[in-house]
Order: sequence, then C-alpha cells, then structure tokens
Amino acid sequence: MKTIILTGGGTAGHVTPNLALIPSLKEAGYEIRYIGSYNGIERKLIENAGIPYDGISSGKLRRYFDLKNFSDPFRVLKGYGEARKLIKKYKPDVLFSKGGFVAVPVVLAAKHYHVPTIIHESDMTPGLANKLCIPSAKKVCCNFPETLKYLPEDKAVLTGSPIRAELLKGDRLAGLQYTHLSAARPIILVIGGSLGSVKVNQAVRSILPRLLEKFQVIHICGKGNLDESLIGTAGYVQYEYVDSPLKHLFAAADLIVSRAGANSICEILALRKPNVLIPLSAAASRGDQILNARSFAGQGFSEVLEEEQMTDDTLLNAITDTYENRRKFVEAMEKSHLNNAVHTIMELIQAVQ
Ligand SMILES: CC(=O)N[C@H]1[C@@H](OP(=O)(O)OP(=O)(O)OC[C@H]2O[C@@H](n3ccc(=O)[nH]c3=O)[C@H](O)[C@@H]2O)O[C@H](CO)[C@@H](O)[C@@H]1O
Repeated sequence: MKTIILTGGGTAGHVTPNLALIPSLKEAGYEIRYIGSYNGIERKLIENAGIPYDGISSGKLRRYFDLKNFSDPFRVLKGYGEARKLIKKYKPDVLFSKGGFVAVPVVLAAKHYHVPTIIHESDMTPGLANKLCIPSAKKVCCNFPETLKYLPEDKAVLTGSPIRAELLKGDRLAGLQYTHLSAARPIILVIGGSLGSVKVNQAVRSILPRLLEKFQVIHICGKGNLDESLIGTAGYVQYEYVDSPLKHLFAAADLIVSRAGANSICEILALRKPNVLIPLSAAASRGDQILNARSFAGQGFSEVLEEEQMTDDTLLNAITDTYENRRKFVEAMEKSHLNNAVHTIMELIQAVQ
C-alpha cells in the first residue's frame, strides 16, 4: 500500500484543499497521514475527518517586528527535527503540501529523505512559506493562470483549487432547519474567511437592523467573535466556524458576503452564488485578496467593495444592488470553465513517485 503525507495549516484555507483530496486518495488506495502544528485549526479539521495526525512544533515567519521573532526560529528548528523523525518513520511515497508556515519544515524534511513533494499555491503570487518550499518541490500547482509567471517553468502546473465535493451536495431545507431561519425571506451568508474578520463583522452588525428589513442573515464570524448582545435577534444567527453543515448553509444562501480568500471565492464560484467580496486590505496583508477579488469582478462573477470604501451605505448598496442584479452574476458564473483540480492533482501525485 502506498503512503501519502499531507501537510498545511495555520488557517483553514491551508487545510480544506487537503480535505478535498482525501476521498480520491482513499479510493486510489493510499494510506493517508497528516502532519500539522500541535494546536492549529488543521488538527481539529483533520481529526474530524478521521485521518491520523501528527503535530510538530511550529513558528510563524513574520515580515514585521515581534518579540516572537526571537523564539520562533527555535520552534521551527524543533519542528524540523520532529518532521524528519516522522518522515523517516512513515517512509511516505509522496508528500502533498498546501502551504502555511507549518509546512516548511515538513517539505524540507521530505527533501532530506528524497520523498517527492508536490506543493499548491492558492493565491495569485506565492506566499513566503511556499517560496521557501519551491526549490524542494517536484511540482508546484497553482490556482490562477496569472501565477504561472512567478513559478519555475519545469515545475509549474495550473490545476485550480481542489474543492470539497460534498460542498456541492448541500440541501436548502437542511440549512433552514440548522439555522432556524424561514423560507419567507432571502438569506445572506456572511463569511469573513476561516478566521472571521473583525472589520467585516463590525460593518455587517452596524447595518443589521436595515438588512433585516429585507433579508435574513447567517453570520460566520470567526473564533471569539460572537456578539452576545445579538443572540436571539429574529432573522439573525451567528457561528464561530461551521465544519460539515457549511454545505447546507451555502445551499440556503441567496447571496454571500465574503472576504476574498482564494478557496472561499473558488467555492462560491463553483456554487454559482451571487456575492459581494470585501478583500483583506493591502495594509493588513500582501494584497492577494485584492487581486483575487479584482480578477473575479473583471470576469463578472462578483461585486467588490474595497475595505477603504466600506461604510454603512456602500455596504448596504453593494448588497442590495447585487441581490437585485443576481441573475447577471449567476449567468456570468455559469459560463465559467471549472477545472477539476482534484482529478489533475491526483494524476500528478501518481506520476511524481
Ligand atoms: C487572513 C489570511 O491570511 N487569509 C488568507 C487565508 O484565508 P482563509 O484561511 O480564510 O482561506 P480561504 O478563504 O481561501 O479558505 C477558507 C476555507 O475555510 C472554509 N470554511 C470557512 C469558514 C467556516 O466556517 N467553515 C469552513 O469550512 C471555507 O469553505 C474555505 O474552504 O488563506 C487564503 C488561501 O491561501 C488566502 O487567499 C487568504 O488571503
């Protein structure tokens, strides 16, 4: 039996594409293991999926000053030692890395033992962690055609993003039952990325009374971001994070308001849901969500509201306009060509060994 180790973590965007590959890997007869950090979000998501999990020590590589910059190199070194032991013990035939900082020592350890590695970059430009991994990888998958020019020609493969097949099997009625919302009014699903977004949360809550005049709202607000004063508000429900029932919430949604994380927007496109994207600002990131969002707006899939332009009125207008013009957005999305990323990546995994 062949063994594959999956790695990636830090935010769910570095885990859900791995989850998307699991059913096909099982079908192809792989023994699957996962290496992530001791306590990152990946641990719970992977254990929930019933996959054996090993944690390693992990530190973040920051581009800005933080006292942790002095302790984290030691954590990363410790993680590298642990990753080497695990690779030696399990002797995988192949490693697939979805990136995030925890993945760097795992990819380097795999290289040490000559284990072929495939990495995947979801964003337009490679992140720091993936940049460090590219020299050790056999193949580098990407999600956007624009990314190819940043990658070594002999390694780059445009695959798209693996999307969990079950997300397309949601049921509107099950979503209404889960949220206790009614079929009488349209539903807006708000997702501030996998960690939630304080900015998006505040903006949505600030216009909530006006939104609720016409819509109902499902709000995924991120860990620690529930607003207790709003519990029991008619037509409004909030969750920190939703794992498997997410498919039903997607099915129940008439419109989605979301950050522009690469996986989230690919899922929204696959589901053909009218959407308003509020990309994470360039001040708070390397600006990839802005590029993601502009690419989607350019193709007619999304309405984009940049954070700097976001006020109560611009947000409310963006939501109501998009809802009124929803058919136009759905038609544009229906014309888009969807890659079957799971299939392409499975072929690479099998070819690289
Ligand atoms: C703040 C930050 O660093 N954001 C980055 C992070 O975002 P983030 O981790 O938010 O990533 P994405 O939006 O790409 O993916 C989030 C994933 O979590 C899932 N999900 C989310 C909420 C929930 O309740 N349940 C659930 O299952 C979504 O369905 C999706 O599969 O990684 C993305 C992919 O590299 C980048 O584009 C983002 O810029």
